[in-house]
Amino acid sequence: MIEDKRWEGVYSFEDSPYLMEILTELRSKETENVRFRKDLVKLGRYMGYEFTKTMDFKKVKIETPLESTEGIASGDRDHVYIITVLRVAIPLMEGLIKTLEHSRVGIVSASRGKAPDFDIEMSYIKVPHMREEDTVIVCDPMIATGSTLLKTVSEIKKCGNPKRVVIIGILAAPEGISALKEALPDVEIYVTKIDRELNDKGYILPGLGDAGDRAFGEPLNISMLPLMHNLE
Ligand SMILES: O=P(O)(O)OC[C@H]1O[C@H](OP(=O)(O)OP(=O)(O)O)[C@H](O)[C@@H]1O
Ligand SMILES: O=c1cc[nH]c(=O)[nH]1
Ligand SMILES: [Mg+2]
Repeated sequence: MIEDKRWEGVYSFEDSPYLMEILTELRSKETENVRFRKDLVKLGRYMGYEFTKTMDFKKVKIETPLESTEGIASGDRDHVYIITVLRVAIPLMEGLIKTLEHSRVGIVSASRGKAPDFDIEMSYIKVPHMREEDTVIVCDPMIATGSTLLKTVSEIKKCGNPKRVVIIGILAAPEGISALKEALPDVEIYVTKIDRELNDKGYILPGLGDAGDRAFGEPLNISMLPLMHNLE
């Protein structure tokens, strides 16, 4: 894990060849949706493991069958609360809870409108009670303009004052990170890699395309669901 010098509290995993190998498979247009979802689960598991290195643990005394010794037990790891932003954060969250297995989970639906406004429609928020000792992890694989996470994190911050608020994602554009850090300077950001730029439709370049569609397929345009306004 390396800190990106352009911002404070922004980390990537570009120093991990194993994670870069999984990311390469995710980016490839040859990778079909079953493999794509499995790769997101894998990245979630390993990023969750790496993230535990930033958490506080407690020293404990224990008895082995032979003698007394010291070790460590969960501290912060017992107080994790993951917010999953529909749709494509579902497999990433599945990976994260393999390492952060005591996590409580909240679900938020957010749907991004079209360029140039990229307005966010948030139609569903179901989150557990937030406590002072919590590390809140908002997970969403893609940070493009940053609008989705800006809206989500701002809403979450109204619900309490947790110990840490962290974003875990896969790919970010510098534009999205700058927008988030400007509005929410205390929020820590962990992504597998920071990409070059956004295109004029708000897609990350080189990126991996539309992550939700690649994981779950292109959605139908169902007129009975007017809130899902970004369907074509
Ligand atoms: O940083 P932003 O510019 O806000 O874009 C990022 C958002 O776009 C994707 O979701 P999308 O709205 O496509 O929803 P989906 O997962 O249901 O396809 C992605 O999962 C983020 O939530
Ligand atoms: O590149 C992008 C940008 C937003 N959402 C995606 O799924 N991909
Ligand atoms: Mg999408």
